[in-house]
Amino acid sequence: MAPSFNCSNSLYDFVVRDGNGVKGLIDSGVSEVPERYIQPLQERMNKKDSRTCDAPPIDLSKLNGSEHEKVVGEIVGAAETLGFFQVVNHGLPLELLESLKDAAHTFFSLPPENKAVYCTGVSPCPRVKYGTSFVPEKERALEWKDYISMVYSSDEEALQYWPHQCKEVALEYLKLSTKMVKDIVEALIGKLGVALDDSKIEGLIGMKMVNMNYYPACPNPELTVGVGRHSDMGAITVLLQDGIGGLYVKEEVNDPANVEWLEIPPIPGALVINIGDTLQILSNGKYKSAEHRVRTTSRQSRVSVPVFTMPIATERIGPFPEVVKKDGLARYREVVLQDYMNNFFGNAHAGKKSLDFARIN
Ligand SMILES: O=C(O)CCC(=O)C(=O)O
Ligand SMILES: [Fe+2]
Repeated sequence: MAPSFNCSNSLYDFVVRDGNGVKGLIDSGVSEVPERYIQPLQERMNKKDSRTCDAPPIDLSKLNGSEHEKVVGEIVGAAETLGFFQVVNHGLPLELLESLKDAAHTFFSLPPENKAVYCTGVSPCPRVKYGTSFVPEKERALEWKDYISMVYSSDEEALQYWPHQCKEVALEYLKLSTKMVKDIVEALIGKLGVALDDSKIEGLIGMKMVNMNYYPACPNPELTVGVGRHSDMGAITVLLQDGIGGLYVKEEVNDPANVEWLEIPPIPGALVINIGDTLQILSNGKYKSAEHRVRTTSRQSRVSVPVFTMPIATERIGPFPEVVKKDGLARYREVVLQDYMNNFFGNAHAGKKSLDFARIN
């Protein structure tokens, strides 16, 4: 018998405060999405309003060979336009990618009480957090997603405090992704005409976080979203998605009446890369932090595993002086990353509004 959530507060307490998540809600037997999950009309997603992104994946192994310049051109081209691209031959073993998806399913299949030990306030480590939606206390409609988030501090800490169902694979994934991200950032910064030594490049991705997202099958996918419209706040995000699909990117066009959403199709063995706000700011707007969102489906649960990379919290970020000089003006002010982050994680998803925090009008 499904519990009756006779007021919005009892639903909120069950899903958010008690740590049952959307998975717990579905397991309790609900057959329709509760009101609290129903998105306003303009945020609902219709598969028919979009097309599939047909850009071929970029072969990263060629970054070290005679086709280096060509591959750099492909990366830069994608960063200047859609802000999203897929990569293959990225150096991450395919078995690792499979193990990550399995580990995500294993973790989210645990009884709620085993996941709730990682809720904010009780988690044994402040850098490990299990939760649901994005900022539930600020959202009019909740997102149909549970997650576990693990900020990297040291191997010792990861092996001690990250959930044992996923710690080894998540750590390996984070390390190998970071290596790839460094190569991509190096290519992007190089093309801006900015000379940064190795330690400065490392500094741009000094903070790393791996998340596991779980989107349970949803009885009313037409009314909900898995993740609402947003851009990522960091420099570069690496994303492993499974075969279900549902990730959409907004194509930036001059005419707002002609906005198109492109689905990033699952490609076996590929990883999705996207540019975040930090790189848009550093490049003075040349590289596009991509607005994206995730659809829910009624058929199967979906998992995705992003690695977010960004400068450390105390770092100041602003457009590179070389780029400002070339452009003749700065489009963003200098901000301390911690302040940017507080604003980002203090508000519900709202497209690319997060960038307004640093924008100069
Ligand atoms: O699940 C996905 O495909 C994307 C998730 C996402 O955008 C995020 O976690 O920031
Ligand atoms: Fe995202």
